[in-house]
Amino acid sequence: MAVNQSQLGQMFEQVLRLSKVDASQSVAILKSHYSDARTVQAATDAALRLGAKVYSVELPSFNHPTAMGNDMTAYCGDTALTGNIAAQKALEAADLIVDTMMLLHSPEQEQILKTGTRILLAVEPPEVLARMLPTEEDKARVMAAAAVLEKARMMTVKSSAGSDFRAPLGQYPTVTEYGYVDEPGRWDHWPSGFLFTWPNEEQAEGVLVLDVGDILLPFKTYARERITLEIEKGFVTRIHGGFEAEYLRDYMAYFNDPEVYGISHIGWGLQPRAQWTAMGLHDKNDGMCMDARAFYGNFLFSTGPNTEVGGTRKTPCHMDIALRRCDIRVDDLQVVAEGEVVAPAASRVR
Ligand SMILES: O=c1ccc(O)c[nH]1
Ligand SMILES: [Fe+2]
Repeated sequence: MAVNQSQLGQMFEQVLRLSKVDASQSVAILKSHYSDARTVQAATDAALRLGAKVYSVELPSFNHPTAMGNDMTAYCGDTALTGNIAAQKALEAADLIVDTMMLLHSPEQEQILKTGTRILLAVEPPEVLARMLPTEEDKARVMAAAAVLEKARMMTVKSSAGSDFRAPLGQYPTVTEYGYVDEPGRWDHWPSGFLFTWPNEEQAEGVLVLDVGDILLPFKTYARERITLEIEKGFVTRIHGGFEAEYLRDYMAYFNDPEVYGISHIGWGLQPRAQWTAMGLHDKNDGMCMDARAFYGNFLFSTGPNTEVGGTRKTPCHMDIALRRCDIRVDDLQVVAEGEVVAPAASRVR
């Protein structure tokens, strides 16, 4: 289906209003040549309608010679902004940045947020933005779950496929994603609806078994056979199974960087409008497939960078892996049972 420009503009107006954009605000539209022109125009028009002072920052795109594929999460850390101090200053001057080119997992994003500037990432196709238009109910549910995760000292994940993973917590903050940026210094991603944190450095242990149907990003594949990851002292030490395990091993080894095996963010999905099946209906280059990261009841874990929470692991390889049908416990509270959100009650959809 196709979203028309008027609808896209109205949606941006709703999201920017939720993000507290008004006549007192300055809004920068960050873009590059590959940004979706419809999104850039809709964000600009909406910010103007809300009375904000709007400007654009266009950056020549950045390509690292070792980057493969077009998914913007496939090569993290260095971006078109890296080293461009003047452009960064122009962005830090804004109250809010609509990021249509992807700064996520870059140190520059953290530096900009520290100035109090808000950043809203919006790089998914308009039809996906429309299907997961953020609501205050989404925020309330994600924040209810965050109230539990923030206090937790341990996350455990088990599954009938054989996962048995333990991650001591407390060293890093909880990160919420509900689709709009209503607090100074907040980053968020429209579309989203999930939460996560990082394990304490070098303490995650156990086994994660990717079962048939689990999703590997940025490959944008549904696993067709089991892949077993062994985790010791916070790092993936073995990846075994059949062809798909070999593919994952080869891909991660390509970066020739031991830090790619570090466990990155771990959490669970709370977005009922995100669908496990959606990835199968999109081309690989349509976007970064937020359906996979946000679908209700998933266990989302990842490997590689931890710069988002002030860590030093700035490695370009970032795997986001979404598992179905897991049991997730946060301390003694089971939050997900076989892929169904069970607690806290305020995080569940009615
Ligand atoms: O919204 C996102 C997107 C990618 C990612 O790695 C985390 N959160
Ligand atoms: Fe990720």
